[in-house]
Amino acid sequence: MLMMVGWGGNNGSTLTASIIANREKISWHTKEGLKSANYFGSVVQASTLKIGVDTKGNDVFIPFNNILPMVHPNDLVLGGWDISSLNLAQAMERAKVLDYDLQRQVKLKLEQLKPLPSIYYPDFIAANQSDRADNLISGNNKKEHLEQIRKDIREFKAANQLDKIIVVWTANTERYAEIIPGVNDTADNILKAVENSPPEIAPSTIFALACILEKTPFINGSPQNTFVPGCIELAEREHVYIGGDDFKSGQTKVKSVLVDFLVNAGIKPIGITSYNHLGNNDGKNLSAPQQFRSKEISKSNVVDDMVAANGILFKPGEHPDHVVVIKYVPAVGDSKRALDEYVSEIFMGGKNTISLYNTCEDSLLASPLILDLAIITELMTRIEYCAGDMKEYESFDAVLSILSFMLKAPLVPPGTPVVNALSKQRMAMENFFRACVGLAPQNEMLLEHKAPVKI
Ligand SMILES: NC(=O)c1ccc[n+]([C@@H]2O[C@H](COP(=O)([O-])OP(=O)(O)OC[C@H]3O[C@@H](n4cnc5c(N)ncnc54)[C@H](O)[C@@H]3O)[C@@H](O)[C@H]2O)c1
Ligand SMILES: O=P([O-])([O-])O[C@@H]1[C@@H](O)[C@H](O)[C@@H](O)[C@H](O)[C@@H]1O
Repeated sequence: MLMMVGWGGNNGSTLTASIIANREKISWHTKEGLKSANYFGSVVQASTLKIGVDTKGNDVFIPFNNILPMVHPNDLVLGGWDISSLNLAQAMERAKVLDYDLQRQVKLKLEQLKPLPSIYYPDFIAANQSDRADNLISGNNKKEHLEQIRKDIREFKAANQLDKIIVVWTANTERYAEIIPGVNDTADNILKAVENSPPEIAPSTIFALACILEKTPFINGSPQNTFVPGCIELAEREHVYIGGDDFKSGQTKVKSVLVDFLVNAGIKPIGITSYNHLGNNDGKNLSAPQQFRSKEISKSNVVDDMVAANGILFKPGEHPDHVVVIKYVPAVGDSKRALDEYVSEIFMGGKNTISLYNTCEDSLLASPLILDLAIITELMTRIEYCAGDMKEYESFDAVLSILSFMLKAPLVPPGTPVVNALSKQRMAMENFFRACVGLAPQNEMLLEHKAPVKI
């Protein structure tokens, strides 16, 4: 029940091959010896949460996905769209992410998988992507494109006898769309405007509208402003879950931990320099200024909440110098090299400098996040609440801020706070699911170890 937009990309092909490898318990030879399939990097599949203490006062942990009934990745039916016509085996080979002996074993299965044609508006992604665009829905009528995507979703659901689909955007980063009153500022305006194919409605927004109209949750794994105000209003009106933006996989994930540590230790970061180079197609697309700008925004805003929370270190409106640089270097492929420097003011006029070199295997870090986003979104479609003077159980706000742990620029319900600190994001998600089974929030007071009560 997972359809990916950009299915033939590095993330989409890597995730697809990896799910087949896990499902079939495949092992493969590498120069470091025999490797076996796993789901490391997925919070749901490979992390635990504390459920309580035993009679001796020892903490008891369970697998995260044991707290509530969740879909298992091995059971996912996969599909999706791509502007590139390559089948998933060819896409996996093009991605150059997985070891050859693993690719060899899943090739036959992936050859059967072929992305549906998609919509391609050249103006929204880098011109250097045009050579991939050979698998397109015909015409330039955005309303017809919208209806075709809706039809694709219905047909995929029927053909696979699914009761639910989650759609995740793991296609290229688009440029930001301009917010134009009367076009994409309200739900009614955007639905009306689509009839006239206005240039400022992006492919990702067409996909989001199609999903919302098909009551299908849509998650944006890229940094562009897919969710223009009209799209958010439509999701809220139709009570369809949306979430985003931009998978938080490596360099930014570390930043959302390190800045939280520094600021909460009373240390004042004054300079954050985030440089990386990568050589995959994502990097190629990001080598274009407008696409880089989308990414620069999502990578830069991640410290705002942590800085704003400490008025002792930072005056109102004061921020660390924060620079983001991304360079395209084909030679390193999907193995992104991230170099970060954090300069901070410390006690009595001192300075502290932390330098990091982080080799992020981009697709191996991002693919498990696609699983977590899809599985947690699916779980949320089965949870309702009734509180206060409510008479009926209802679903939560359409904007799924609970997904923030997996995202660089968490989309939140209008007017609500954005939390980027990774530990807070994880605690919020864990405590939400603890509440669903009647457990009190985890507070780490460990009173049982400080003021033992004789039982
Ligand atoms: N660590 C990570 O890999 C990471 C982290 C955060 C965000 N992201 C974002 O995830 C996205 C995918 O990353 P990737 O490494 O798989 O990139 P990729 O370039 O390998 O894959 C993107 C795929 O999308 C396809 N595509 C482009 N426009 C499309 C459209 N309109 N409809 C359907 N398909 C379309 C391309 O043909 C390509 O196959 C990028 O936007 C990237 O910025 C990746
Ligand atoms: O998640 P993260 O490692 O901070 O950010 C990454 C960027 O540094 C990288 O340049 C880009 O290609 C990836 O899409 C991803 O967004």
